[in-house]
Amino acid sequence: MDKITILPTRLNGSVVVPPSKSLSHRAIICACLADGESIIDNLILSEDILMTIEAMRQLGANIEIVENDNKTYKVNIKKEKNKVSKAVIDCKESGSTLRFIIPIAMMLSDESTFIGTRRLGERPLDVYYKIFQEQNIEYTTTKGVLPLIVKGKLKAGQYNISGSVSSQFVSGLLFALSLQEEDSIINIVDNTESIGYIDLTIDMMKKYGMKIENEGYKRFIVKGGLKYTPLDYRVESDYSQGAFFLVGKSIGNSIECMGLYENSLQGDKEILSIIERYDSVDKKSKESKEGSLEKEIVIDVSQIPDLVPIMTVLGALKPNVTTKIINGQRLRIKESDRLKAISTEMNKIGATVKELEDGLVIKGKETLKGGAIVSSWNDHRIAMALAIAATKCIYPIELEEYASVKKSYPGFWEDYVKLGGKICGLHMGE
Ligand SMILES: O=C(O)C1=C[C@@H](OP(=O)(O)O)[C@@H](O)[C@H](O)C1
Ligand SMILES: C=C(OP(=O)(O)O)C(=O)O
Repeated sequence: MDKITILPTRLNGSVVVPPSKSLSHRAIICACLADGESIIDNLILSEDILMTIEAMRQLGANIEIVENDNKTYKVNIKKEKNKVSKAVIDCKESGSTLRFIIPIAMMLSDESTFIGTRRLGERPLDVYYKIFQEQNIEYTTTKGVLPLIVKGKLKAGQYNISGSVSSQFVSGLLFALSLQEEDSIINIVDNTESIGYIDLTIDMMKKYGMKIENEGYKRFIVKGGLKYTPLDYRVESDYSQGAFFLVGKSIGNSIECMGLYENSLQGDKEILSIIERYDSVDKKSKESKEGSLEKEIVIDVSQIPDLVPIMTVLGALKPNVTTKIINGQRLRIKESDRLKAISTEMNKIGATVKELEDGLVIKGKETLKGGAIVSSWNDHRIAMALAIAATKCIYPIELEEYASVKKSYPGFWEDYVKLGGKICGLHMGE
């Protein structure tokens, strides 16, 4: 098993935050659905993005990858076929690729087989299975295991779906139903969670010429009969990744993050306000006579699930503050059970994190002890969160499955070392 030792070191310097994974998936998909040529620039070839590129190739797109000077890539995209008879789509561990491409593939291929690795097969697809059953669409799968084979096309019309499992189903249906001649309607029958990601889908589709009416995130009217139009697009930096360094700074490292757009639509931009909440608690506590009186911060994570691992590190290193993370049940169906993974590993290095059914309670401290073997649970966000926690440990930590960062941020360890981080045993090419 891959393992590194991270020595406690204060990080110092500037980092160019990598391009947004969510925007990259969406831009590639929209460009591949357009008739004509588009260039998507400023991509990194993380495993998830490579899987979306490969999936769209399987569905008839010609995608040429060109390396830029600064270790980013641009892709030249041109649709070559409007339809294929069979596609085999490997999503590896990318939930976005799987859930975005299933309905798209149904519009572009007579038969599609979806495969994946590690935890992907266990992540829910029931929202789609219910639709397949309602529309008599033929599909084969074993619960909790890929492959999934699906034959048949989605019909235009009314869809009543849950919005509380994953917004990725809404995004997938928006992309695909817009390829129909007639309008469709998606009604959300319960709560809509991760709405920031639905905004990203609607906005990207609009850029590529499509039209969605959003009625309060409860009803989406998908205009049919339109055509995706080609567009050159440059991907902005990723707030979900920037969050690791922004939190790193807030807990005492000296890091400058470059490339993040102030006016970004990304929901995880919320990390800026979360950090400000701690700053203002800290300021008030210094001003008040009670000084170090215990304070509480409650954070609802139903719309910002990807921030939870690094928010746990933030809370764990804010002395005299108790952080309550609420409405995070869905964290259990990500690349790992993130509530269990982050609480288990942070407690091993001396944090005080209590796992609840749908959240966490974190008691903040000045430093962590470290001196333990921790695991990323093969989850990129747990690995990166633990690396930031290591900067405030007294003793080194050993991290297992550190290579999991390749899912979204293959250059993470390189950037960490450039900031002065000290790591023994790093072999990213393995
Ligand atoms: O649409 C997207 O790009 C994403 C949506 C979110 O998933 P959920 O909608 O399942 O929360 C998020 O966790 C994931 O990393 C990316
Ligand atoms: C959950 C994530 O991604 P996905 O759902 O695309 O696997 C993530 O990047 O944290």
